[in-house]
Parts: sequence; C-alpha cells; structure tokens
Amino acid sequence: MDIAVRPARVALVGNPNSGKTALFNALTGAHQKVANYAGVTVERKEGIIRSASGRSLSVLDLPGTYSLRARSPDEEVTRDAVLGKLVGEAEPDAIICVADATNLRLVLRLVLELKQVGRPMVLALNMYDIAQRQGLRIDLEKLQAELGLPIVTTVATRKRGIEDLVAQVENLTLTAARGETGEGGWHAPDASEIRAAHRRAEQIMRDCVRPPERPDTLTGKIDGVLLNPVLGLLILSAILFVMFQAVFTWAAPLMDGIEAGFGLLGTAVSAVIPDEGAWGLLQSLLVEGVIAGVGSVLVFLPQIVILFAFIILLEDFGYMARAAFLLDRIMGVAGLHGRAFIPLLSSVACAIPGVMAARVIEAKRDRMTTILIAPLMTCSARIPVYTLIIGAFIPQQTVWGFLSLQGLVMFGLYVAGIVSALTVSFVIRKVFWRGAVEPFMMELPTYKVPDVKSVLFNLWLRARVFMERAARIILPLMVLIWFLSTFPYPPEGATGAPIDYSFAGMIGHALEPIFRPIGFNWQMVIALVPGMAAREVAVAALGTVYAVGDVDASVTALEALRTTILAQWSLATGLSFLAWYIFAPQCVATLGVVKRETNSWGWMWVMVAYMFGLAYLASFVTYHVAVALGGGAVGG
Ligand SMILES: Nc1nc2c(ncn2[C@@H]2O[C@H](COP(=O)(O)OP(=O)(O)OP(=O)(O)O)[C@@H](O)[C@H]2O)c(=O)[nH]1
Ligand SMILES: [Mg+2]
Repeated sequence: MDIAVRPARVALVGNPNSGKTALFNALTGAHQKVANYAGVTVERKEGIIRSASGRSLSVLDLPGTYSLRARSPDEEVTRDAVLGKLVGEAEPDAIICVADATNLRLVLRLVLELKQVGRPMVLALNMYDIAQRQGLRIDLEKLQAELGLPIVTTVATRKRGIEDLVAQVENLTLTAARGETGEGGWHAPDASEIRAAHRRAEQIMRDCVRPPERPDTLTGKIDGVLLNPVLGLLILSAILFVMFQAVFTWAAPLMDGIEAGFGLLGTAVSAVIPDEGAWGLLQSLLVEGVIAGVGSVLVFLPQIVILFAFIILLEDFGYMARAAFLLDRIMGVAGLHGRAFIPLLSSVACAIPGVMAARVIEAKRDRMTTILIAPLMTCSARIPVYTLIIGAFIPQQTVWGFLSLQGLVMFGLYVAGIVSALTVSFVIRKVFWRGAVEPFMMELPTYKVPDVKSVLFNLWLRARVFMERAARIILPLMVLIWFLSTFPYPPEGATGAPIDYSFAGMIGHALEPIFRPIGFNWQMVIALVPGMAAREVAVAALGTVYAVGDVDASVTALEALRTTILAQWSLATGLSFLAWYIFAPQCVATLGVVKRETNSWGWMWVMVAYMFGLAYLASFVTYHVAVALGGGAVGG
C-alpha cells in the first residue's frame, strides 16, 4: 500500500476522565466536549493533524474504558475501533494510550492488554502538571523499559508535550510495518490471566512510582462535606435553587436589552420599507414574521447562558459525579441506575446528548429506561415557553423579601420534570421490567479549579447552538408560519380577523376540537404544530398568530405577546399549556435519536405514545382543577 495516499491513523485509548478528549482537542484544534467526570465521550471522533515534517495523521478520540473486555455500548466502540472491527475501518496504525499520571495503577492493566493487540503504541502520561504539583515521582526511564514503550509526558489543557507526542507517533508509524492486518494477540482474558496482569501492574507500580510527597488531601476534605448524606443533599438542593433564581433574576436586564434591540430593528425596517402593495407584504414578512419571530426566541439567550455557566462550572470542578453519588439512592428507589445521572443531567441542555450519554450504561434495561425518560427532563428549548407563560400569569414579586416568585415557579417546573421522570422510571421497572438494578460504580474525579478560558469557550459553544437553532430551524419555520397565517386573504366584506380565513386559521380550527377539552384555543393549536420541530418555535408562532395584522411599535414583541396572552387566555389555559410542555414529545430530532440509539422504531413510538398520553392527561387534569378553583375566567 502506498503510504503517501492514506494518512496514518492513530487512536487515543485510555481510562475514562484521563484527558483523551482534551488531548484530541489540543492535537487537532477541535472543540469536543471535555469535562471532569467519566463517560463524557460516547462515540468516536476523528480529526486530521499535520506533523512538523508535513505528513498528515488522522487522530481518533474514543470513549474511555478500563479494559478491552467491553461491557457497555460506549466501551464496545473503543474495543471495536482498536481491534479494527468497526464497519469500513481498518485497525489504527498506532495507539496513543492516555494515562492520568496521578492514577497509574488502573491504566497499567489497560496498557498490558493493549500491548497484546500488537499495534505500535506510545504512552502519554497526561495531567503531568498535577503529578508534579503533588510531588509524585515516576521513574520514566524504568517505566519505559518495563513496558517496552516510548513515554511522553503531557498537559493536554495547556498544550504541553504535544509536539513531542506527535513526533513519537510519527516515528512509530514510519518504522512499523504499515497496512498489516489481523487482530494481533488479543483475546478476552480469563480469570487467571486477569489476576496475572493485575500482579504485573502492581509490581510495575512498586518499581517505578514513589507515592506523592504532597498527596491531594483537599479532595478528601471537600468530599467529607459534600458527600455527607445529609449536608451533601442540602448543599445540592441549595446549589440547584440558587441556579434557578439566578436564571430568572440575573437574566432580566439582559433580556430587556435584547428585546429592545429587536424592537428597534423592527422599527427601523418598517421605516425603510414602505407599507403598501407588495412592499407591505415584504415589510410584514420581515418585521412580523422574521424579526419578531427570531427575536422572541433569541431573547432567552441570557437565561440559557446563565444556566449553562452553572452547569459547566460544576462539571469542571468535579461536582457532577458527586451529585450522581448523592442521588444514587433516590435514583435506585426509582429503578434507575446510578450512571443514569449524567444522561439525565445532560438532558437539561437537550435530550439528544442525554439519550446518547446513556451509552455508558451496561445493562440494556437500565439503559432503555434512561432513554425513555430522558426527554422528560426540562431541556433548554422549554425555557422560552415556560418563561413566556410565567411572565404573563405570575406576578413579578418576591417571596419572603428575597425570592423571586417567577423563579420559584420555574424551579417548580424543573422539579415537575424530574419527579415525572423518576415516577415513569419507577412504573417501568415495577410493572414491565422487574428485577434489580445493576450496582453502580463510578470513579469520583479529583476536584479541579475550572479553567476560565475553557469555561468561557464552552459557554460560547452552548450559546452558539442556541443561536444556530434560531437561524436554521426557527427562521425558516417563521417564514412558513407567516405565509400560512397571511394567505389566503379574507374575502371581501369579511368581519373576523384576517388570520381566521388563512391556512393557519383553517388548520387551527380543524384541530381545535381535539384540544378543547384541555383548554387550548385554536391559536395555541397552530403554535403546537411547528412546535413539533422545536419547542421554542411555539413562542414565535404564537407571536405571529396573535400579532399578524396589528403591530404596535410602542411595545416590544414579547411584551405585546404577554399582554395578548393575559387578555385572551384564562389562568387555567396557561397552566394547562405549561403542563403540556412538561410531557409532550415536541421535538422530532429527539425522536430520531431515540430511534437510532435503541435501533428500533417500536421504542420510539412507545415514547411518543406515552409522552403524548401523559401530556394530554396532565393538561386535562390541570385545566379542570384550575377551572374548578376559579381560574377559568378569560382576561384575568
Ligand atoms: N490539570 C490538568 N487537567 C487536565 C489535563 N487533561 C485533561 N484535564 C482535565 O481532566 C478532565 C477530563 O478531561 P477529558 O478530556 O474530558 O477526559 P476524557 O479522557 O476524554 O474522558 P472520557 O471522555 O469521559 O473518557 C477535564 O476536566 C479536563 O479539563 C491536564 O493535562 N492537566
Ligand atoms: Mg473524552
């Protein structure tokens, strides 16, 4: 085979949380997610780099594993990639085994196993900064000799040792016989072989590594407090609570600013484009459709950024694995595996990475349960809908002088999502899949001070995803909604609002009977339909449906919408809409990922059915209880 044609392929293999992805990012300049807990990476990612001598290398980031005896789907990806069993992919030309230098014991066993595969390999002793700070003494030469491997020390987050590593890899791929196939000598080891490898690893540890002079006592001390069964849970609740208060109170001034900006933009465009004939149509499309629609969603950016600032800081600090540990008992009662915590937490951003993160769960039933309930967690696309309704119906006042009432209601909605997820899991595991949940083992990472630059960068990535959704999904849908609610024009001498005669009006009126029992009017029904593509579109769609035909330039679009909703919906209807949004599977993309991850249409439809069922039921009950309690009056 001609070496020049195909770049040499290198795979990053190592224990979870050892810094493989950080190294991958440092090597390739990619921006894959890095965080301080095990199981961040669940699929293979490839990137191309160019070495100093100008050759290109293809680098593969893989999920972390302790052994090639894979147990969970993410570990299988790693095993198959290393052994060249992935479809359409040969085995890598070289392996970079990534080790957390402060935690060598476990990785040595993996190194011994990887050596049997017979690929050229280099050991990257990552987190070398921490090792040095602790005064850990590793006899590199001896270790190199014992293992028979070149060793490079690296600090992935500071891009240290990267050139060295690339040079070593290049060296390996040049000298090794290329294009060789076959599985090398790896086979699943039996119990005695595992014990032998264990003994060998222990002996290497004794020979080459002296315990640290300044061991990390801080992690132990902090854990003494944070993992305390009572105090720990109190602190966790307090953190979550502050988080939601902050989302509401800190974001408010920023949101006002963005809203005002879009208001000005709308006014400016109205001033430039005349309001007559075809120009009038264009003006209406741009101002009422596009600017008001996209603006009414982008306004929520500050809330999303604040929420993620909290989550990213906690992740990088190393707290999330602790939260999983603290909640393991509660989750166990609900029939959930402890490892479900991270997938469920990821679902607070979006159910899609959440469903994918479930790959770290070994037992199929535990994993399926987690996937089925992940979309019940409150994702960030629900924030605009929740905030709109809360802003319309819940007065802006404080409780006990310091708590924002709106923030409290928002917190309540998140809790409602969590409680329903746990309840559904409980029912699944008690009714359909009886049996014990597999025991939970997760290494607790050491605490690390979050790196400001990487936190800011991650925050920017989150913000960008949200803004890209606005451009890619919401903008085109807004054009469509504007079209449907503008045409056809009302007939001569018509008395109702123009939208009554439009396509959107027809669709809304046709579907309304289904939703009348849960208190929805036809305008809401129109908003639900494009809301299937992305939840937050419903907010923009409501804006269009209600605002088409009359624009009052003195208030911003969101304010106008709040006022309209307050005037046209009863409190019962507003609450019913919130209840609907807790449960309804209003997101086609999530359903697609569920189909892919479960490899079954059946499970996807089960999810659609149970979530719509719950949504309808919850809204029905909410609506009728609220009406019975006197919340049925419109215009209150
Ligand atoms: N101080 C220090 N921290 C590092 C270094 N490399 C990585 N980290 C941190 O270690 C944590 C884990 O890094 P990741 O790159 O996500 O680890 P991973 O091996 O890809 O983890 P999985 O995908 O879960 O298997 C993150 O908090 C990183 O910021 C390093 O060299 N020094
Ligand atoms: Mg990773």
